[in-house]
Amino acid sequence: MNVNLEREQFEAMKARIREEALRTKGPLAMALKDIKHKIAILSGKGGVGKTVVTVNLASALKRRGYEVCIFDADLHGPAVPRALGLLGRMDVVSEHDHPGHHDLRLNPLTSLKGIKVVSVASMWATQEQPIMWKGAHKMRAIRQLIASVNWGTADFLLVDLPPGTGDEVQTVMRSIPELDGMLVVTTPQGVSAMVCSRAISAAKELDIPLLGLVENMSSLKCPACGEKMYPFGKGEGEKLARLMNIPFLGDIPIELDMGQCVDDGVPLVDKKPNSAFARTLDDIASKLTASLKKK
Ligand SMILES: Nc1ncnc2c1ncn2[C@@H]1O[C@H](COP(=O)(O)OP(=O)(O)OP(=O)(O)O)[C@@H](O)[C@H]1O
Repeated sequence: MNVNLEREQFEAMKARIREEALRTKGPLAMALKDIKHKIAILSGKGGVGKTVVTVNLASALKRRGYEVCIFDADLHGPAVPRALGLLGRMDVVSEHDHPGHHDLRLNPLTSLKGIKVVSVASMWATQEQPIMWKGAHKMRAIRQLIASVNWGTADFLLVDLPPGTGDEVQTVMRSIPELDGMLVVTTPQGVSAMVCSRAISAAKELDIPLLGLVENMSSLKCPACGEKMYPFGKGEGEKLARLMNIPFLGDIPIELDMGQCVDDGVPLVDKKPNSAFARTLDDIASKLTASLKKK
C-alpha cells in the first residue's frame, strides 16, 4: 500500500516535472505533449502522392488500433480534409485555464473512422477562399495553428508537408518538438528521385532522422490480363534509398480507383482493405511502428 502510494507520488512528480519542462519549451510543445510519435511526410517533387500516402498510412495505423492525427501543412494546396470526406469547418472554442485568461482554441475535425485532421482548408467558410500568406506570415501561421489546436492524446501525428524545401517545410522541420523523423515519398521517375534527393539532403542538413522511403505509383496491374506493368520505370526508389542510406519501406502500386476514393473522401485502405495497395500500406505501417519501438 505504502509502496504504491510512493510510486504514485513519484509518477505524479515526474509528470509535473515533464509538464514544467514542456512549458518552458513553448506553446507548440505544450499543444503536442500527449502525442507519442510525430512523423512528417516529405517528397521534394509535387504530385508524387504525398497526400494519398499520408491519408492511407493514417488509415492503416488506425486499422492497427492506433490513435492518429494529421496536420495538413500544405497552406496553398490543402487536400487532406477532402480526401477524408471532411468538408466542414473546425470549431473555435473559448477556454480559460486560469481566471481572467481566455484562449481561443481549435478543435480538429474527425473523420468517419476517427482520424483527427487540422488544415487551413477547414478554417474558412468557402472552399474558394484564396490563401495568400507570404514568407514570415506563413511560418507564423503554421506555428500558431499547431499551438492553438486541442490535439488531445494520440499515438501518431502525421504531417503532410507541401512539396519542395521552402518555408513551410523548414518551419515544420525546425519547430515540431520531438519530431521522430521523415517518411520520404518518391515515384519511379528519375526526375522525382533527383528532386527528392535534395529534400533528403535538406533533412540531413537539419539533423532530422529519415525513418524510411517509399516508392509510390511503382507498378500497375493490367485490369484486362492481370500483367504487372511499370509505366514510370522500375527500382528508382529502392536505388535512391540505398544511395541516401535510408530504409526502403515498400513499393506502393497504382490503384485505378484512387481518383474516385479521393473524390468520395474514403481512403482506399478502408474501401479495398484486401487490395495490394492496402496490404502494402499496412506493411509500411508495421515497419514504421517497429522501427519507432526500437528507438
Ligand atoms: N498509388 C496511387 N494510385 C493511383 N493514383 C494515385 C496514387 N498516388 C497518388 N495518386 C494520384 O496522383 C495525384 C497526386 O496525388 P497527391 O495529391 O497525393 O500528391 P501530392 O504529392 O500530395 O501532391 P502536391 O504536390 O499537390 O502536394 C492524385 O490525383 C492522386 O489521386
